[in-house]
Amino acid sequence: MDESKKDDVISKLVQEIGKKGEEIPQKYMIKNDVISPAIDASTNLWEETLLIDFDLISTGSSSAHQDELSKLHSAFKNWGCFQVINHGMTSLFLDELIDVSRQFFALPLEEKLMYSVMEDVYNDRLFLTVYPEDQRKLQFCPQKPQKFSEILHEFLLNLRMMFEVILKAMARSLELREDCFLKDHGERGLLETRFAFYPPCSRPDKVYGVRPHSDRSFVSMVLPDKNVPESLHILKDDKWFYVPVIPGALVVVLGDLAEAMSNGVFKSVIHRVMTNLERERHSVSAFYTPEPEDDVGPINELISVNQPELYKKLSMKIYDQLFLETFSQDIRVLDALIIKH
Ligand SMILES: O=C(O)CCC(=O)C(=O)O
Ligand SMILES: [Fe+2]
Repeated sequence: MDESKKDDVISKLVQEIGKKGEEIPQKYMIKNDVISPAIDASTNLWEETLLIDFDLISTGSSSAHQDELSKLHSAFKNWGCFQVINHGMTSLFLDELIDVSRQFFALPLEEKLMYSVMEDVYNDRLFLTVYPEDQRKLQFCPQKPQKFSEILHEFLLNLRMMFEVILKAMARSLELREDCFLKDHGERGLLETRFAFYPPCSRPDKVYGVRPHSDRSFVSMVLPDKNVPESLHILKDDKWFYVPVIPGALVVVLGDLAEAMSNGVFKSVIHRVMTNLERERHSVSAFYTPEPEDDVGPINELISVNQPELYKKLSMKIYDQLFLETFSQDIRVLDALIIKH
């Protein structure tokens, strides 16, 4: 990387702004607005309604299995999100994952510049496309810290299995063929992971870590940082709710594509990440999207006289273009897809 390009990249890293205690550039600040506070949901909401046992949705025909599928269905219908436990990755392993991310972002700038991606958001990111394997760019898997690739590999194997089980459970809970989101829609679906670093921020009242948005994906998973537990919020009925950090759990987020493909039965969730005055935050996210050649839109079986087609069908390529256009105008892509009857 030549020197002027390097300077340009460095100037865009928010970790540099955070470190130098510099005044935060206007582009990160929210305009003419205040960030509305979040509230705690009732204590048993997350424990009883929005906590899914992965073991129970994986297999079987027992009544406990059916109950868990109904729970998943109502969580995605009413909240667009739940937390999942018993997925086979231990709390210790998840801590290690956050830890390698922390170590990666603590490397000298020189060592990580080629991997990081910067956008006009108050976090620095490392993106890795991991499935299908022929799209994996191994040279982009950081060599440091040494444990990174080993931990990432184990994480990926678990993630792939988890997305498969969750997608099948979603289909079954909608009384569809269990591989309808998998086989017909993306045998070669894309699985991307993202390591994000949110440095401390001198103006948490004015700067979002990630502004309110719903995900472009079909389903996403987030491993939040337990050291900064009050950072991730979800919106429901015009109120912001904290997403509590539950030891060993991953947060499963329904994306816009799943809302469209379920013909509006499931709702994608608007969420945001706050910045923190003193503490840095790390998160690891994974995003599943159908393959680029695929068509997306409501599944035929979910269209009926009582439930007419809510969203347009289009190719993933057009969806992505539309997503970028609408995102830059702060419009939800789903609003651009609505069919007016
Ligand atoms: O970092 C997080 O906790 C979630 C980030 C997120 O929602 C996103 O980037 O889509
Ligand atoms: Fe998100």
